[in-house]
Amino acid sequence: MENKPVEIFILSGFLGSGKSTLLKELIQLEKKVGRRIGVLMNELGDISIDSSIIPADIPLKEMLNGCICCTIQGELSLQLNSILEEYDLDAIYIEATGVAHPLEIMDACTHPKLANKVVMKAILTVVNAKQWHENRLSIKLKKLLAEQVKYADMILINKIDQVSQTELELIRESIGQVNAKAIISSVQFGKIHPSLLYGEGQQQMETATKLLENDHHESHVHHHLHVRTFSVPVNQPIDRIQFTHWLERIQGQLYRAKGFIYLTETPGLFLFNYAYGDLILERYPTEKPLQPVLVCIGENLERESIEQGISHLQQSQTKMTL
Ligand SMILES: Nc1nc2c(ncn2[C@@H]2O[C@H](COP(=O)(O)OP(=O)(O)OP(=O)(O)O)[C@@H](O)[C@H]2O)c(=O)[nH]1
Repeated sequence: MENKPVEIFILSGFLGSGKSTLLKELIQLEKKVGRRIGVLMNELGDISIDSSIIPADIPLKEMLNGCICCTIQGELSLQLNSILEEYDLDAIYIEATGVAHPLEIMDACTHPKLANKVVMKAILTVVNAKQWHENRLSIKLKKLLAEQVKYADMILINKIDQVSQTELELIRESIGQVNAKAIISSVQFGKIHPSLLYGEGQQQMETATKLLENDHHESHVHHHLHVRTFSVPVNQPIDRIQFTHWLERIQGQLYRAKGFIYLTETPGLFLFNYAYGDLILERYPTEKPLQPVLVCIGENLERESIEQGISHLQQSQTKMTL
């Protein structure tokens, strides 16, 4: 008997929009219905922060230090092939970096070698409601956001707790103008309704992906975004409020920061996530030792000045405790 092809879902959406949060929800939903899921994760930096939220029993492959859509496109098909060979799966979720173009990810998944093994199921794009509404990004990035929406089968307007009902209606309307075919749903912390995955939503998604495949060659574009990423160790505890103020004042455009830190006020390691002016800290109990680190993603960022800033934040704490 021939093996059923493994379903591929691509999670797209700008930096910090909530892709990993959605992925966590999707994994739970899929586990409940007994499906075997694998995850491929691509992060821009050399340290993976997002993968820490993936449960240990989920097969995971990481692609670090480059974006699927440019430098590591070949690696995606290699990793896809190896996860398919190592595990018996029903579906694979690919979380792309926030600056990836969905068509280029799809391109990488449709390598001829994989043709009989996988079936492209859907592109799910997560939109940060406030960011879409305020529309403040550079022209290049606005275009990228619009393309992530345009080629989606399902669009999840996330972080709706940060906009009003009237704003949400305007967001839905403008997203509908960019993509009239996709299913559009508003969510908070990626909590999607299971019927979207397993009910009527699924048939609609399949139709949209077919349309997308036909459209594929004409609209293939390569984006040369000058987004840089680097990581800086944060060995000493720092003050939460000083850290927040410092993040807000970093020179250049800091689109995203994440990492692990120790705080002066509370013991224990914290996972932090900074996106679009919003800093979230979560206690991070861990058995294996983790290097406290700050990962920055943005444009025109000066590494040296960020290193100095971090060193200053650490020193000011050391001074205070002396
Ligand atoms: N207020 C609010 N915060 C949210 C919501 N969804 C996610 N977040 C938070 O936003 C931050 C970024 O979420 P992630 O899921 O890591 O975003 P991402 O798109 O995977 O980020 P990258 O992989 O860096 O592009 C985390 O701290 C989340 O807890 C939401 O609905 N409301």
